[in-house]
Amino acid sequence: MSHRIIRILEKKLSRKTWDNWFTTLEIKEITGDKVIFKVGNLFVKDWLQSRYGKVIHRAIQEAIGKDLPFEIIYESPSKDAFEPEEYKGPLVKKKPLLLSELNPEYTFENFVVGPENRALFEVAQEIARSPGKFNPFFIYGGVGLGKTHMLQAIAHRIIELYPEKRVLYITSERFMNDMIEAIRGGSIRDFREQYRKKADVLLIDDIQFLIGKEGTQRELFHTFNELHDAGKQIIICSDRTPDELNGFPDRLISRFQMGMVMEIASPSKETRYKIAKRLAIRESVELPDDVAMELARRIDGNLRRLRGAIIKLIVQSGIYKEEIDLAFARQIIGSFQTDSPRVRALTEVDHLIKAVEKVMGVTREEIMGVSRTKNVVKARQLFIYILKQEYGKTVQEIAQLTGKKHSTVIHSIKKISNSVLRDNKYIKDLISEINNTVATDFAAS
Ligand SMILES: Nc1ncnc2c1ncn2[C@@H]1O[C@H](COP(=O)(O)OP(=O)(O)OP(=O)(O)O)[C@@H](O)[C@H]1O
Repeated sequence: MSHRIIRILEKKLSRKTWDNWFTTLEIKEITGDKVIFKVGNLFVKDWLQSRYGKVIHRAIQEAIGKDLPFEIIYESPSKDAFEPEEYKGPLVKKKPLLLSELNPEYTFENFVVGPENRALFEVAQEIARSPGKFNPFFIYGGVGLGKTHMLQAIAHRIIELYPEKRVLYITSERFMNDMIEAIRGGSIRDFREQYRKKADVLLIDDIQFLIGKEGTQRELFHTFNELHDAGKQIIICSDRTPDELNGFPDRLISRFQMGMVMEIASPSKETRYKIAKRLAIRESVELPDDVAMELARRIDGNLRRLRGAIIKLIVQSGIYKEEIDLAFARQIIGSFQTDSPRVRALTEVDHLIKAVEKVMGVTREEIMGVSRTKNVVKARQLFIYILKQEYGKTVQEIAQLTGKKHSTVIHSIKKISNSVLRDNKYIKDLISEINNTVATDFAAS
């Protein structure tokens, strides 16, 4: 029988909150001056402390009539607690159903966790232990930060724990191609059967690829609903948040938002150092500490670039029979070193800035500056709108690139979008003229 505090808590909370967060909470000890709870998950511990402190306090007061402080401690669960449920179906083991092979290296064991992504890592593991619990699970973040790795790590773990579950990992591009092929070949029923009926867990990589692909979005919406209604776990990753998935129907976006949405953050220098070491070990090489530190210091965010540098280092050292030391590493790193993200991003959109300057008769400094002159403000708003619409930049990226606040970026996008929606010919002509100028300049360069 659970303790009275726990029973009172259960009454005070909604079913969903209880099921999501409180089912593993137990009383460890009640001393004269403190109540000590324990949970088996670090993330849940932090979450309960930060979000539910007040209600836990009230439950303690009601249960024992005293206003005692409490503490939640993390206690690693015994292995048995997470043993997968015994499979009650036919004894023939179904082979995990995979449309694309998983990369055997993309496991939780190979994922280096820094403080930036600890919460994400905990939740991802929890999802693999209890598929269907946080549904859907939506991971978003910048290029090369480990989204695919994380997605596949969850898939690997689910297959390990629940070999009977049919796990489908696909890129959204693959989903679309399969759908088109099925329509052409008259086998759309089979396609739907495959995705909607056979999958127990569906993992979709790079969902942003479906921006502008309305037919596929519609199909995905039905697939999503059917799986979700049946309690099947859906895990999605994207380079932007659900509400930045421009052109996705609102109903699909709100479905994505109803589960757990988490960001995969750019690793700090310390974490990059550990990742560098781990990436080298994946190639059976031990990197000297100073080399790993140099890599971490000079190659920022995108971990694919970091991996590229390490592979090059290993290959070149083999070819030239050089030892991997700091001097040798410095030569190689040069070609992978990056400018600051802002400088890089600005270079990438240089053609656009020039086109806005030309069409609107303003200068780059004015676009990036704070002038409130009507024409400059319009030019700035158009620049921001096109970055979003044509270059697929997220609000966050635009804010970083222009040095403007998020709210300013959002306001600019809304302002121009509304004009476009109201069929404002003046604005629409300006947008086409800017886009045409970019295309012409680009072709000429
Ligand atoms: N935390 C980490 N620990 C160890 N390796 C990592 C980590 N994060 C990423 N990597 C490695 O970095 C490389 C790039 O990661 P991945 O392809 O998963 O990024 P991504 O976010 O999916 O990229 P994209 O935005 O292009 O889809 C992979 O080799 C991956 O194993």
